[in-house]
Amino acid sequence: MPRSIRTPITNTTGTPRTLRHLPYALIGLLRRRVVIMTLMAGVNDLKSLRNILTSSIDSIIDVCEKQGEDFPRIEVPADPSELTQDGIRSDPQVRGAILLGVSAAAQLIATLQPPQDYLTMCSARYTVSGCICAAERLHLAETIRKAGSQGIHVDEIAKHNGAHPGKLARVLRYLTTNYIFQETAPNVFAHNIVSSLLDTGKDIDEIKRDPIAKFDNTNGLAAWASMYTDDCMKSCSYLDVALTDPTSAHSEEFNEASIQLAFGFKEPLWEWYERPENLLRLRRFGVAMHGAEKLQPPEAVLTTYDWDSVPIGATFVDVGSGIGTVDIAIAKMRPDLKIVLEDRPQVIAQAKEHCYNLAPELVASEKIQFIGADFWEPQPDLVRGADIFFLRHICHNYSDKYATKLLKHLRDAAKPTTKLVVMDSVMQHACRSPQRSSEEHESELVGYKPHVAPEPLLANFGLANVLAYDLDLVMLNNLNANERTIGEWRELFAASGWKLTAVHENSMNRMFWPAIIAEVA
Ligand SMILES: C[S@@+](CC[C@H](N)C(=O)[O-])C[C@H]1O[C@@H](n2cnc3c(N)ncnc32)[C@H](O)[C@@H]1O
Repeated sequence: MPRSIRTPITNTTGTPRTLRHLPYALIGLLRRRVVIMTLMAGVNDLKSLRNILTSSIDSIIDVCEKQGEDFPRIEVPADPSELTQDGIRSDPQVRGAILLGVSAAAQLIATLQPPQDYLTMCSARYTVSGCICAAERLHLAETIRKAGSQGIHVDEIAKHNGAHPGKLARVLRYLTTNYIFQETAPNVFAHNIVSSLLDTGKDIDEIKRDPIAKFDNTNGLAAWASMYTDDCMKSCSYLDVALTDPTSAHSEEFNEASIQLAFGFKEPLWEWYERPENLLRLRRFGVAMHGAEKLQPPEAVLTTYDWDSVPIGATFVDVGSGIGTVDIAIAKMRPDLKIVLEDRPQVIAQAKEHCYNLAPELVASEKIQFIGADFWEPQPDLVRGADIFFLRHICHNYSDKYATKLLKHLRDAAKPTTKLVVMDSVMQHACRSPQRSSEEHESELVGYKPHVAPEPLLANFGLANVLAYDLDLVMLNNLNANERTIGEWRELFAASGWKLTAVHENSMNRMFWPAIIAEVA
């Protein structure tokens, strides 16, 4: 018989023993409960992750049903709307749900898997990069596209590239196992939504005729994947050497990084790209920068900064403009602005051509002007006293030593009201400790609120935000440079005569490529 329903034993005072001992019993019960609750913390985490996952998916389904739009299936090649703001993933409710859902799903995998399996799996991730690199080199995406949804047998694929069919099958099955391509029948492969983005859209014979031009005039995503899995993966394989080598371990020099050790060259990366044998790498890099555009909403540059606050007729200088990827859109939105593209003379020659092709009237009317300059030197007279110095994806290419030098030159050329608008990531710590909030809680900083994920997710949303951390490692490996936290941005600006005043978030991903605003200190 259970103890609780036994007849109470009465003592000499006449008080039932169970009642006399009630306070102790209660304390014991509570203690047990606390112990059980503590012991069940793992189960509670699983429940929380499940709930986040369920509510995120419900939220996405809700939008799809209200809009009468299906969610893209993984088996189907990507629709062009994936890369524009028309796609369902651009809907603000869906974006938020994706961030939480992916974060919960990734954490669930790390939680559920035996840790020895998870560690081994992570240790072998280079295999995904290696297989993507091989798939690109063998033009598998272009070959498989021609077969359509029923797919193509590896024996047929091998006829196009001379590879061993059995080895090809294993590479493709490995990628398929990682949700890139699909196996529609044994050894028969077709595209899925992810693999279709590796396709340049070109004919295989055209690529073979001029392999150097493979990525020219494409959307840049295949170029981006190729660059990541070639130069970037290979340089990362020397990270351990770079972190322990006496020359590179504490170096801030951009020619003393992992990539120099991996490929055995001494010059900066940009100069290495310009060697004749690296022509493909050079051309691929330019196109890959366009690919990077697809990682943020297309409207991001136009919506992330408050362009209405820019005075009529203001001078806007795009420092390190590249070919002017964003400047035409800005010029069309604000035709009153005087827009100056500033880059190395070789790049400015390309920029003139690019802008003239897209908007001849803006170039002819000198609404857009061009200046070949070296930003390690004092700024040219034409841009002194500019209203805005705009630097997109520039500061993250340099360690503090060099970023400070560059920003000091801009400070010297500024007038008291000049604004510095920087577009690079604002990195977050992975923890939710008090130190973190003291660094990042900046009430006077307009628009900036650290975006902290709900428990039990990693505070920085973990893998759901990993693109920014990937890029940070690329900067470390290739340039001895880094992405920066809000505290690091503040220190960088302070060291170069500027004051951090605001952050305008990118609506797609609150950490990735916001506008970071500074004023003259
Ligand atoms: C990563 S790209 C960014 C291009 C552009 N801001 C964008 O967002 O597409 C870096 C740019 O900095 C330019 N750059 C590198 N060193 C430079 C220098 N010393 N002076 C001027 N521009 C330079 C490069 O030519 C390149 O166009």
